[in-house]
Amino acid sequence: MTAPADAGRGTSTDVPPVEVENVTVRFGAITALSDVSFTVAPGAIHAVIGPNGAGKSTMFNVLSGVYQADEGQVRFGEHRLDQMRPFRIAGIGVARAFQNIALSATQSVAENLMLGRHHLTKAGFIAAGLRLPRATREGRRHGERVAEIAEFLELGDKLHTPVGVLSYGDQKRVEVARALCTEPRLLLLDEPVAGMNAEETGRMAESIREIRTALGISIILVEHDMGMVMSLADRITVLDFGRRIADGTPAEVQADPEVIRAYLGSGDEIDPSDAAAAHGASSHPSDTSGTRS
Ligand SMILES: Nc1ncnc2c1ncn2[C@@H]1O[C@H](COP(=O)(O)OP(=O)(O)OP(=O)(O)O)[C@@H](O)[C@H]1O
Repeated sequence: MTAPADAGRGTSTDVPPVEVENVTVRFGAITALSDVSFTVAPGAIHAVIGPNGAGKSTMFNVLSGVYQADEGQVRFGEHRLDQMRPFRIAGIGVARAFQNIALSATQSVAENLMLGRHHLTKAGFIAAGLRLPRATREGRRHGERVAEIAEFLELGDKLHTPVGVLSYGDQKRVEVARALCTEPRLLLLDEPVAGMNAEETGRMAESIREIRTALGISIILVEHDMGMVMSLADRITVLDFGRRIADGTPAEVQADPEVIRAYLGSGDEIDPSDAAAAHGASSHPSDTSGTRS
């Protein structure tokens, strides 16, 4: 796979850190997130993991502007993500790919990806409708970029295929490709391998790694699959019952007794397959489902 020729905003030098500071979110009597802090270094792959109900989805929704924090703040450079609406967040170079596929099934891969470039389109609908030269040129440029990004995610031969007939794994790849089409500096992935088989999981992990290498952007992934993040993340924040219980490298997190307790509920060692995964392999989500005591 090759990097797109025009690699978006390129290197990590113009990607600021993400600073999550003392974030608390309550739903009535339930505290979904309690005083959670972590920092995502520029250009890092940072995973947020935890067993069922740990607060991962709530954190994803705070990062992407869907939920407002009751306390604390989330900064992305000079911007306060926790104070911005989702559509404004897209405008500062933050893209999201959802756990539940949110694509138009009847439209082709290319058409779905083109929707991701909508906010980058300058010519406007009337000029495009009248096929004015500037709009035609711009449309061609966007089409080329869409084709590059599709190629990057191994979807190049499926550009004109309706999304609805693609395999589940390919649909998830289209979801990620569409997020990349917005030329983000920060990519938020909500359980990118949920429901995937081992082969699809391995391909997705490889793609995420290549995206970071080629584009130099930061990637935050919220994930249930412990084995998958061990193989991929530079740093991992572990949540349990809304609290941060660990934050460190995969090796540090994996050896942390509180993490082991939270995942296995018994104080036993984490599945050795996770250790293998930390050195390059991947495992199926079901290998590491969040069990509790
Ligand atoms: N909209 C909501 N209203 C009320 N309670 C909520 C809401 N969203 C989440 N919660 C509660 O907040 C806590 C954290 O939930 P969250 O979905 O963030 O966890 P999670 O780690 O994503 O779990 P899972 O892995 O099962 O998806 C849970 O107790 C959940 O029931």
